[in-house]
Amino acid sequence: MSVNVIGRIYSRLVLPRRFSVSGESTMPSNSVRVAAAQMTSINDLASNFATCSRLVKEAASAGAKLLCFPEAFSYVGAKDGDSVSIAEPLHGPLMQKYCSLARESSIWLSLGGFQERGSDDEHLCNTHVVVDDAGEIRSSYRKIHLFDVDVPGGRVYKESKFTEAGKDVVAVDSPIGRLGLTVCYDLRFPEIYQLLRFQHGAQVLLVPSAFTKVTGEAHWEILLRARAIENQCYVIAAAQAGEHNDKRESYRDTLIIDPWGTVIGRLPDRLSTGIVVADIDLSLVDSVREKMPIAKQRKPIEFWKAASL
Ligand SMILES: O=C(O)CNC(=O)[C@H](CS)NC(=O)CCC(=O)C(=O)O
Repeated sequence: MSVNVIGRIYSRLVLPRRFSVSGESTMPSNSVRVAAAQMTSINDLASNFATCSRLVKEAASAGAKLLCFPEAFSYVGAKDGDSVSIAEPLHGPLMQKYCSLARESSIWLSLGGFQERGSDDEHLCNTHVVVDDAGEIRSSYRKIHLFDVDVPGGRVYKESKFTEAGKDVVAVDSPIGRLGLTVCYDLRFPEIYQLLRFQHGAQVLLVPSAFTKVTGEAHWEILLRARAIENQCYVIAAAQAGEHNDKRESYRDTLIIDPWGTVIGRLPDRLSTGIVVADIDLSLVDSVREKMPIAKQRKPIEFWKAASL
């Protein structure tokens, strides 16, 4: 039996069920709809904005309260350093345009991996911005783990050459629950997710990404489902997809995963650009946590320090 099937059976047996009066399957009353976008951003701000604008309207018509975009939604440079030249302050005109999209469609946006101007002309911050449905910036998180990696069979990446690393772990309340903000390569560092869940009370972990094709094929879904399972959180992972230019290709597979680790939303394989929607039910978070109380059972860091003496 597949893990998915076991997950579904578990959900049926153990987790609260809701029925509509008519007996039809409708959205449970305390669920909130979310959407995650997939796209192939290029080195053209206006063209990426047009795509985002279309996807915001689609998500709003589908009844989503939050739409999550992938890392580098507004721009992917054709060569190293291009992104620095288009970087803007958080409250600059480009982010204001995205805030207007949120306001016009009355929808929250997770804008993962915005090129925020850094402390000098050679650097930017890779910033995940959350905007509310009135178009106000509610929160921002600067990517902590930078992608300095020699991808086996791929290129050498050195994100730190033009990016300043963030220092703060950030969570923010939203209509779909308390969001834990991360970006892409952070996914490989479970500590930040544990802090988000166990110290900052996150219920939904956001992982906007532009994974490489090689590493995505090997690790993407497994890492995302592990983060959902071990932290008993929903995970929303919006992905860049396909060829951005002749040197750069991203893995695809935008995913929404529930706190039991079941994939509840996935863009059809053939689509590069589009949205996937799913319904988030925070009572599922509560019930998974109640029945498997790892928050109480986990050992504090002092235990591990003593254990390794
Ligand atoms: O630079 C941009 O335009 C957007 N940013 C990215 O693409 C970033 C930094 S180069 N990519 C990753 O973090 C990939 C992680 C990854 O693929 C893995 O962990 O396997």
